[in-house]
Amino acid sequence: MAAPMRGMSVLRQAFQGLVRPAGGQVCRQVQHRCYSTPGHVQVDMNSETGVATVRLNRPPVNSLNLDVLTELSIALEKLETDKSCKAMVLASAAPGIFSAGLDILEMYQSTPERCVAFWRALQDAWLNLYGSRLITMAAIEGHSPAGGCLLAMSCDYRVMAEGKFQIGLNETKLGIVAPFWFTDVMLNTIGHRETEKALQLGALYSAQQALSIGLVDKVVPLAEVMPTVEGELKNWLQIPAAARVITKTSMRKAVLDRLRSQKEKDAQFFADFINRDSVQKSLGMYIASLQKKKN
Ligand SMILES: CCCCCCCCC/C=C/C(=O)SCCNC(=O)CCNC(=O)[C@H](O)C(C)(C)COP(=O)(O)OP(=O)(O)OC[C@H]1O[C@@H](n2cnc3c(N)ncnc32)[C@H](O)[C@@H]1OP(=O)(O)O
Repeated sequence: MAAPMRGMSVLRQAFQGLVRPAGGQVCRQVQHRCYSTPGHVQVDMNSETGVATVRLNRPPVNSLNLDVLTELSIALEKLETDKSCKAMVLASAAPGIFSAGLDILEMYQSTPERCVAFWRALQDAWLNLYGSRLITMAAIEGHSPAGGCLLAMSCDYRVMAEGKFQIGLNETKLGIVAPFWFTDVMLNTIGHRETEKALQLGALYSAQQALSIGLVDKVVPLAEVMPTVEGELKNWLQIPAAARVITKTSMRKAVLDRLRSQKEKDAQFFADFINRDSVQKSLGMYIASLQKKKN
């Protein structure tokens, strides 16, 4: 695995405009600031509109490992404190995929220390996203299982491409359990009855099914996803920001506080749970099934 701290500090400095990262570029044009780094999260800030596009960029499937989650957290923190930034579109640079969710290899045959670090990075990324003052929209241009679905649900609005792509919290199919805060976000999105069914079954929905239960807000052809997000953003940007932010904060506070108050306990619980023999066995079988699919 790559050394996350080294990559992180280069990224942080790049965001602060201190260095030009090796192999990457920091371009400052009149209307766009692109923070392009050798890392896995691309940020393109349009200074004219105040809209940042954040693209996950870890091909082939944007699985979320420690590095990606750390970079995502830093990117979100940076945008949060950028006064010119009003909105953020979360998208993917990898065709056909939004995100395959957590990197299963971070959970399989890992050390307890690495598990805790990985989980803290996920917690922080999620707290930054779900608790953001920005208008946040997910442009779901591909598959979005598990952690991918969590990221999408944590935005204010979701537009998904029609077709073969699937979205949902499928954890039970891997023999693992969606943590309470994944559940809370889904409850806030689609309600109790649908969440109960979705989580027990580990259901993955087509875009149309997701639309019918309110898991996404709009379904359009792939090429229309970004234009649709941009069109919807125009409506949201017209609302007085302070009133919108207070409303969002008050509606999300209880769920955010629930995790904030027990972050360490939650991380330790994850590390203990994931290292159980039965869970490791299930994950091993799931990884084998993904590989077999190819042969
Ligand atoms: C009580 C509470 C306590 C806490 C309990 C614990 C809670 C944990 C919560 C967990 C949350 C999660 O997100 S768990 C992650 C769940 N994610 C998934 O189930 C998605 C699995 N992936 C897929 O279904 C597919 O890959 C899909 C995304 C549709 C894309 O299909 P494609 O045909 O395009 O691509 P594939 O050929 O399958 O994949 C390309 C390569 O990427 C790999 N790959 C795919 N998904 C991957 C992933 N998530 N992590 C790592 N690697 C992955 C494949 O093995 C391939 O590797 P090579 O063969 O080497 O090329």
